[in-house]
Amino acid sequence: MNTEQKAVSIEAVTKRFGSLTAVDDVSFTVPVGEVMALLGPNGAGKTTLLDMILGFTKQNAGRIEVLGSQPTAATTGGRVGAVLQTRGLLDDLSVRETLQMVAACHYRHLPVEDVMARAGIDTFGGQKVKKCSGGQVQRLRFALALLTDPQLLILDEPTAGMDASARRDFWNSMHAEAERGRTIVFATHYLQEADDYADRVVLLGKGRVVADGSVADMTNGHGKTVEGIWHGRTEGLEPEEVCRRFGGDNIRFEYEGARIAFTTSNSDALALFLLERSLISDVRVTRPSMENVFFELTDDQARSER
Ligand SMILES: Nc1ncnc2c1ncn2[C@@H]1O[C@H](COP(=O)(O)OP(=O)(O)OP(=O)(O)O)[C@@H](O)[C@H]1O
Repeated sequence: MNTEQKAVSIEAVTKRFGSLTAVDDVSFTVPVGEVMALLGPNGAGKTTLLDMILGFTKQNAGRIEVLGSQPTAATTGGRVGAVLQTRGLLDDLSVRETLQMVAACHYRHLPVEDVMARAGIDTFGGQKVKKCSGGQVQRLRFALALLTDPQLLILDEPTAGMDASARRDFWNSMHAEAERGRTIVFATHYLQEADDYADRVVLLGKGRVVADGSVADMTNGHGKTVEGIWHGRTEGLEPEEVCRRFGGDNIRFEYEGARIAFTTSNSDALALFLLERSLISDVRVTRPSMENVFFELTDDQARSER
C-alpha cells in the first residue's frame, strides 16, 4: 500500500445551486488506503461533495482529481465503486440475479459468488429484492459497488436502516476491504460511527470544513457530559450553583426530564463532587454528541473570525 499516493484530491472546490453555496471552498486529500469519514449534520454538503467526486455533478470552482484522473474518467473505468442511497434496484429480481445482471454490463468484474460472500449476502442470494430489509438492500448495494474490484469505495450513509448488529457486520466487511488496500470515503451523521470506523474525519458544516483529524482531536478540550438523575432540589442546591463552583464559562447543563446533563472539561472532578454529595444517581460519563462538538467547533470558528 502506497500511502504517499492520493486517492482523492480536492482543491478549493465550490458548488452552488442558484444562490445557495452547498460546498464552499473545500480542500482535502485522501491518501490511498485510508478510511475517511465525512461527518456533518443535514445539509452540510456531504452528498454534494461525494457526487462531485463521482463525477455526477461538476463544481463551479476548484479542482478534483480521483485516482489521478478526472472524476468521470475514474468512475467510468470501474475503478470507483459507490453505495448511494438513491440507486435504483429492480424489485422482482433476486439478490443474485441483480448482481448477475449488473456484472453482465461490465467487461471485467469479480466472480458474483465471491462478491456475495464478501458482502455477506450469500445467505439470502435467492431472495427477491422487494423482500429484503433496509439493511439487506444496503448490503446488496455494497456488493454491487465491489463488483468491478474498485480501488476507491464511496459510501453515502451506507448503514442507514441497519440495526446495531447489522452495522457492526457491515463495517467488519468494509474493514476487510480496506485491508486489501482499498480507499474508503463514507458520509455519516454519526460521530460514533466515524470514530469507530474511520482513520480520519473531515467535519463539514454549511459547506465548509470545520475540522479535519481524528475524533479524539475534535472532542479533546470539548469536555465530557456527566449525566444522571438529579437530586439537587431535595438537597437544596441548584445546578447554577454547581456551575459557579466549577468555573462558570467552562461548564453548562441541561435537563432531560428527571435527568440532568452537565458538560465540562473537568468531568472527573464534577462526577466526584456530585456523587459525594448524593446530588446525582445513575451516573453516566459520556463524550459529547456530534451535535455538541459541531456547535462548539463552529462557535469557536465564529469567535476566532470576529
Ligand atoms: N440539486 C440541488 N438543487 C438545489 N439545492 C441542492 C441540490 N442538492 C443539494 N442541495 C442543497 O445543498 C445543501 C447541501 O446538501 P447535501 O445533500 O449535499 O447535504 P448533506 O450533508 O448530504 O445532507 P444530508 O445529511 O441531509 O444528506 C442543502 O442545503 C441542499 O438543500
